[in-house]
Amino acid sequence: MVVLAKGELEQIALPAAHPPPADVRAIDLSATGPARPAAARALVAACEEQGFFRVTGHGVPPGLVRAAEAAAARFFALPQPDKEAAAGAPLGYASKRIGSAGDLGWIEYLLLCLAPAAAAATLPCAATSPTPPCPLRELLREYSAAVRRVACGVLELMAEGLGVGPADAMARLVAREDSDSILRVNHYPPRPDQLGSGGGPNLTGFGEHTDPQIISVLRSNGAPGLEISLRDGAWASVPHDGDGDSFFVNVGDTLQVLTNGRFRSVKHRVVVNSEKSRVSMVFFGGPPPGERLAPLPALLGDGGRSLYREFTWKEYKGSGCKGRLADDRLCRFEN
Ligand SMILES: O=C(O)CCC(=O)C(=O)O
Ligand SMILES: [Fe+2]
Repeated sequence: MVVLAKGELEQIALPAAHPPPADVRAIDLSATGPARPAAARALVAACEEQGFFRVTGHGVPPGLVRAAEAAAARFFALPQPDKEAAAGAPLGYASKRIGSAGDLGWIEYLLLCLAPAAAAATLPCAATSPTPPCPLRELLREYSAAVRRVACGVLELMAEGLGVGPADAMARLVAREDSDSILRVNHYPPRPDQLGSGGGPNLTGFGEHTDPQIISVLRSNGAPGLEISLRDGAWASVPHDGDGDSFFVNVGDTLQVLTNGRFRSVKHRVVVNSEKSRVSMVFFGGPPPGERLAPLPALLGDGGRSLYREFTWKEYKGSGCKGRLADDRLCRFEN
């Protein structure tokens, strides 16, 4: 359980606002025939308007999602010392602190690097079974593999909608074995008793930020809390009911660069004001560390002017991990 020391609660308290629901577009990834170009156009429009949408027709078995979510919930229900045994900054288990610059939140999480050569965090097998092999790790890997395919499907449909070739111009960056993709499993415990029931301040679960990778594919257990910033700067809450088995997708900073600013990475945050625990599982599709990133030539427009200088993903990650969550990291790479 996340426990806040004296003074920390004040740092993460937010005014008790309830933003209106966002109008989130649904994109059917299974569209074929004449419906396919229409889906590709709708996807591009969603990226231009909000940098955020949800996908249906993705083919991830609901049973796998439920099993991974249940195993994650069992992990977070373990005694604190068992969870701490899986700590291994920056990977593995952590609570309250996000990044190294002091951002606090009402959150605990597991961060798993999906590259084959990555060091494996030690996950307590007690989360699901007393005997190895650890089902939690296996389930999360299986889940990540399925969601990586969704990310690639989204990027292929996007390439079609943008009219850029080849079809895997963007998807290949996430599909490659050495892509720097990460799975993050977040748990936001219910509002602490100290705040009283109903009314009172909200708490920052995950402070405002953009995701640095290409795209993020997110699922939650249906508890509320995720908010996105609209183009006019107003916050809107992401409806949590009725999304059935769909996944939410965020445009990340790297996709902003690849599209030369045509898509903008969406600012988002998680606000805790519920008596229900929120568990979210986020797959971050990132490029391989040495990949040189620059706008796709087809998207440079008539003047051919690139808004960003070329850089590697390793360079971008290195520059971003020292800052605060809400910092604008891309401005250092603008031309
Ligand atoms: O928990 C959520 O819904 C969002 C989490 C998030 O933005 C992140 O892990 O980057
Ligand atoms: Fe995020």
